[in-house]
Amino acid sequence: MNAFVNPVDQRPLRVGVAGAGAIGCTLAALLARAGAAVHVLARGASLTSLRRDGVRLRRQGQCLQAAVVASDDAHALGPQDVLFLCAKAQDVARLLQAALPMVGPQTCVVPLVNGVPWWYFQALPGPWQGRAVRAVDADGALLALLPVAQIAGAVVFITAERLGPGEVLSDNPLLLVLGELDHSLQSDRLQRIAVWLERAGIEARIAPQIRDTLWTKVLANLTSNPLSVIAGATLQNIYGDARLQPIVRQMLQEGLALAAACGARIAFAPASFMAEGAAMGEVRTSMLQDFEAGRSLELAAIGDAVLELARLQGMAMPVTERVIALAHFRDEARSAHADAAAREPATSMTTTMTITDRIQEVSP
Ligand SMILES: NC(=O)C1=CN([C@@H]2O[C@H](COP(=O)(O)OP(=O)(O)OC[C@H]3O[C@@H](n4cnc5c(N)ncnc54)[C@H](OP(=O)(O)O)[C@@H]3O)[C@@H](O)[C@H]2O)C=CC1
Ligand SMILES: CC(C)(CO)C(=O)C(=O)O
Repeated sequence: MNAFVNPVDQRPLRVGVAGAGAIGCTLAALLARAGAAVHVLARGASLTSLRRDGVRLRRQGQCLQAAVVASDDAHALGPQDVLFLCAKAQDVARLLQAALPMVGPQTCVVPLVNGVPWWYFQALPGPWQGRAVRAVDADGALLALLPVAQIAGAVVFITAERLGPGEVLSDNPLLLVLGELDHSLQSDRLQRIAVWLERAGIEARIAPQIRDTLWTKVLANLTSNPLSVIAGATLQNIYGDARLQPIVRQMLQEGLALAAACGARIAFAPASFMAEGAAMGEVRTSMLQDFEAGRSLELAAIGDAVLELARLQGMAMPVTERVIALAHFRDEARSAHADAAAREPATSMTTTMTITDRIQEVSP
């Protein structure tokens, strides 16, 4: 978008970033360097590192460093103009709860989170208006935390990875698509945020129907992330390997039918989508990276929530359902294996001691 500058509000934007991971640090670094007043809610090693060295973004051969205000106490950071929630979907409820003191009556809260969001059924008329998406917000607790009017939708087209606490790498083009939940086009708050994102070097588009953009990203994540975990596959494998392609094609067909039933109008050509995906090469999805690092997976938001929407629509997604089930199976098997491995040293120690004791018993 062109650099539209709202004449009524030229103050530096107070930006809250909750979650100092790959996306949070990328945004914090770029916005702080553009002159925004950036306040990061962080914890543990990330907090120590941000306080000591600022946030560091490695980008296209440069190290971009910036000082930010960081705390693990949201009260100390105070209300912001915009609060970006930057965490895995399963951590968002706890993160938002912790970040609430950064939300004043005028704060716009923008979740930068993959998958079907908890706000999906809010602010638009429809048969399930007001309903929580149970896969990501089982008891509606997330919905209850904030007035819907304070939330804006967003879809993240950024790739970033953590190099260490407070330090991230992001080399590809940066794009955020923003949109009001009620699909209204006139939004001073989003325009102001978009101006600052553009100043920071992040392309910002305001979508007339944010749910349409959301579906394109959901379909990308749905077809690649769970399969990457099941098969240990890269994007090139998933979209290019003759043994995986038929599964992806079927999932795309099921997903596109569901998106259309949910009212999304998206221009989506499966063949070129798959060719572009394969051309991305040896990319390991974020879910595969989480799996390999022993972290929890975003299967609820990327998989279960889609199946929940399908059930509401009375639609079957047989292949998708099996793929998601397999990914859960691998996740649970990995966790069980990790638990057993954690117990093992104690067992061998006991065994060793028992044998040693016996040897001593029979020794003169
Ligand atoms: N990285 C990428 O390239 C892309 C990511 N996305 C999506 O963006 C979202 C964010 O991803 P990403 O930045 O990669 O995730 P990361 O795992 O890198 O970062 C999440 C951060 O949130 C912090 N956090 C979680 N819970 C809390 C809490 N209660 N209090 C304080 N901090 C907390 C974590 O802290 P700690 O380290 O202490 O656990 C971590 O620093 C996800 O939905 C992801 O799928 C979308 C497109 C691309
Ligand atoms: C690479 C991509 C686009 C795959 O869906 C992604 O978003 C992820 O890794 O989570």
